[in-house]
Amino acid sequence: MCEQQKQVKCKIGPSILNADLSNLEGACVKMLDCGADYLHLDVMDGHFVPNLTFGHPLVKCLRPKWIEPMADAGADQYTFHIEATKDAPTLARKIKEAGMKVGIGIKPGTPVESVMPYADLADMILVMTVEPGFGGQKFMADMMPKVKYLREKFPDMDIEVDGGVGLSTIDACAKAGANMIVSGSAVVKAEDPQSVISQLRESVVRAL
Ligand SMILES: O=C(CO)[C@H](O)[C@H](O)COP(=O)(O)O
Ligand SMILES: [Fe+2]
Repeated sequence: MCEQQKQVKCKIGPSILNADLSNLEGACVKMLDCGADYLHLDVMDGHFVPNLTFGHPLVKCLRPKWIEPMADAGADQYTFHIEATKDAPTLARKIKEAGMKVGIGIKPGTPVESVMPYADLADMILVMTVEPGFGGQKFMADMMPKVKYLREKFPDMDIEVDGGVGLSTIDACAKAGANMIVSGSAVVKAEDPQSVISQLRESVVRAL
């Protein structure tokens, strides 16, 4: 398990975007067996991003398959992009009323300051480290100042990175202050996902 400093814990959440989509249940259970703390499901609508993935019915079907192993993980989290809504406070309230934690994500082109007015509505802030839409893209190291800025402002907040995060890029994320790590291809395509998850965790725990 991750060590804890203040209230911030290291959590590793594999993205199943690049997993074998013909066997999603198998992919999800495998990731949890390999030590994942949570699963990251990218709901894409073909409008906000140029890709279509899956919607709420699929999430609903998959959920019973991991509820047992994730019993300790706490409430589910629903992350929305700040750029995709004109009314973040109402959206955040509805997510909370539905019993979930609120995550607010920003795309690479969105200044970190734009999330600040809504930060106290959020349990987590997600800094995208690729242009959202596809797995397997190159990590954008120039997003790290956003993570650093957020960590300095919010020592106890969950700060997540997503996109191109793997063994060669985790140290930059960890040093900048990210504690929730989404990793897709680097984990699901690895020969030994358990080892990759544990190395990602070690990097974050070291930095915490
Ligand atoms: O949100 C995403 C893409 O929009 C994915 O979660 C992300 O890209 C994960 O995949 P990888 O680690 O392969 O980049
Ligand atoms: Fe994602």
